[in-house]
Amino acid sequence: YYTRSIPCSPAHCCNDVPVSLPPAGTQFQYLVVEKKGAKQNVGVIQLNRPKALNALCDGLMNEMNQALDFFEKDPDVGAIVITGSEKAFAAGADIKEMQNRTFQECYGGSFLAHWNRVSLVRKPVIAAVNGYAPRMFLGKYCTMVNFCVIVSASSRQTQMPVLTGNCGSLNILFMQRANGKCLSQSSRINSIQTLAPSLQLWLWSFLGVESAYSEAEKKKDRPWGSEGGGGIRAYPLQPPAVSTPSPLP
Ligand SMILES: CC(C)=CC(=O)SCCNC(=O)CCNC(=O)[C@H](O)C(C)(C)COP(=O)(O)OP(=O)(O)OC[C@H]1O[C@@H](n2cnc3c(N)ncnc32)[C@H](O)[C@@H]1OP(=O)(O)O
Repeated sequence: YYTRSIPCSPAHCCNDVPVSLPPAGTQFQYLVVEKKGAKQNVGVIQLNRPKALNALCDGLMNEMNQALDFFEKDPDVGAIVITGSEKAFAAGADIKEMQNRTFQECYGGSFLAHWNRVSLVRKPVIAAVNGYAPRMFLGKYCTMVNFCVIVSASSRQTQMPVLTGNCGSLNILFMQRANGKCLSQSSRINSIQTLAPSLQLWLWSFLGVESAYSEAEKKKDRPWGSEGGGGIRAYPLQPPAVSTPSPLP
């Protein structure tokens, strides 16, 4: 549910359009939406579809957009956190929902167009990732996480990011507390260079990075993230050049 302690001030409304905050007690079927923090200034959106491991069905994504609208327009909210459960951040797109869709339906119906909303939010959006997040960093149709400004992944994350292209917003990948096990699965990262065309910045604060980067890979001295580079190490201070930087929005 969403609780609103202070009504929106029209002075803060975007384009002077009246803000339509949800009435207190608004129910979400697939989300828990609330404001947290001592100042109640963090908008928290928790995916709440446990039986399907938070698979991103249409209903969930529509609610997500609604919640993002609320928080973006709420002058009290300074940042938004999207999170899942301990077992799963999200199991990616809802494959049951997708399986019978035809090409015509997808193409003509702008399939997944509404997933972009999160990248357009004019407040920092942080993905706090735990548990399963398959394909969450998939390229063109990247799942929600890829649109977030900051990704904070805990040691429970079972799949390392595959970060490819089309990230509209500034991304700061903040992997924290990652252990050797999950780092050693990170060889799928192969095109991190294309991440965040506008600005590339990664903060790596995890432990055991060097130890997880195999001696063999070190000898090859491939820049981490290079094609087929595999392994992992602390990201060099100088991020790789971006071939085609996009202008800032
Ligand atoms: C963005 C676009 C266009 C595409 C993508 O996102 S591609 C990625 C799509 N996601 C997947 O392929 C992941 C599919 N799920 C799994 O591989 C597994 O569920 C798992 C590895 C994440 C977890 O396995 P586990 O054995 O722990 O759990 P399950 O018994 O398999 O699942 C529990 C429950 O959740 C339903 N489920 C899981 N993932 C999805 C999904 N993506 N869409 C819809 N439903 C999903 C699963 O069917 C099961 O429910 P039922 O027992 O009722 O069938």
